[in-house]
Amino acid sequence: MCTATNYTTKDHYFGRNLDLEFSYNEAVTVTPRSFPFEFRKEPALDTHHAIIGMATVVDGYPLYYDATNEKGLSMAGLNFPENADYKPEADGKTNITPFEFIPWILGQFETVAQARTALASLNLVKINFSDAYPLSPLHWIISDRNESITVESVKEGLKVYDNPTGVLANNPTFDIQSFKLNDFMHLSTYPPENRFSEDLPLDTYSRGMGAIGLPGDLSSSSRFVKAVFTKMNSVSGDSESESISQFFHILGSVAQQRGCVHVGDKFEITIYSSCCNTDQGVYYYTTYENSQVTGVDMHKEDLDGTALASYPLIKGQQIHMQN
Ligand SMILES: C[C@H](CCC(=O)NCCS(=O)(=O)O)[C@H]1CC[C@H]2[C@@H]3[C@H](O)C[C@@H]4C[C@H](O)CC[C@]4(C)[C@H]3C[C@H](O)[C@]12C
Repeated sequence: MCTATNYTTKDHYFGRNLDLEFSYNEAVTVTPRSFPFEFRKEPALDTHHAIIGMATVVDGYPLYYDATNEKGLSMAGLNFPENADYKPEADGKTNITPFEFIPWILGQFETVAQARTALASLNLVKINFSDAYPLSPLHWIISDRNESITVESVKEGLKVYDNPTGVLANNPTFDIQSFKLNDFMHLSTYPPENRFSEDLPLDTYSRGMGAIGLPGDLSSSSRFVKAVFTKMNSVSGDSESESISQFFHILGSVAQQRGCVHVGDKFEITIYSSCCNTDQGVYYYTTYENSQVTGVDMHKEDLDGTALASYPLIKGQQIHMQN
């Protein structure tokens, strides 16, 4: 399971939890402007916007999970099993494979509005990266500081939804996830009032009772509701420290602790949580065992070059002893 969100204070932030039972050796990866992006069915982008994000680099190609470009446009792919349906190549369409989708969008566009226009002719074509890296069933969130959309390639075709929550989890389809929020409109961050019965002396005996009923389990639809509630009600100061702290707390509200979700004989855990300051191009992350925030600044790399820069994750706990 995974959850992605955005959040705005003075700057705009975008990130995700990557929840899985194993890792693909992902690394924070910066793609500079002149790295040649080849596409299987479309012309290469020889120059493009620079990109920073989490990727597995295979045969010199950055397979991005989530990323932000130098203009602040951001995108993440999340698991969408049983629903994702990729298509054969189609004449008259722009045929992009799912593993090329993030580079293709972030390489060219600055805003969600521009991306949305390009999506009108997009066909997510069913071509594996390789036998060792077949396609994953994914759906995507694309965000800038003003709006977010969700993109789903399903049996009926490519669907693009406005996403006013700025949050995405996994199954079911986004229209169903969004509709379910109606069931929770009574939740509140304020103490509840007794509307149950005037004849009963009901007591607000604890703080937080206004949100009793907020899902706390780790299923995808529950994480969606919990993350939307937490993000939409989040309050933070404007500084970088306060903003990223708040962001990691939002993601923490839907993080997976080892032992709580069985996947065969393993457990799903939050392998990493990311938070990119999309205005500054700084990608912060924590890992399951490293709660210290680590950052990579794309502007410290040679963005006019051709070579990828990859930073393997610092995974061990960093303990700061005080005495
Ligand atoms: C499994 C990951 C998503 C995590 C997630 O959503 N889990 C939820 C599980 S569930 O629904 O609730 O069951 C996805 C996100 C990005 C994916 C990776 C990226 O798409 C990049 C490449 C793409 C290649 O085609 C396959 C390997 C891969 C390296 C992908 C492996 C895997 O599918 C990743 C890592």
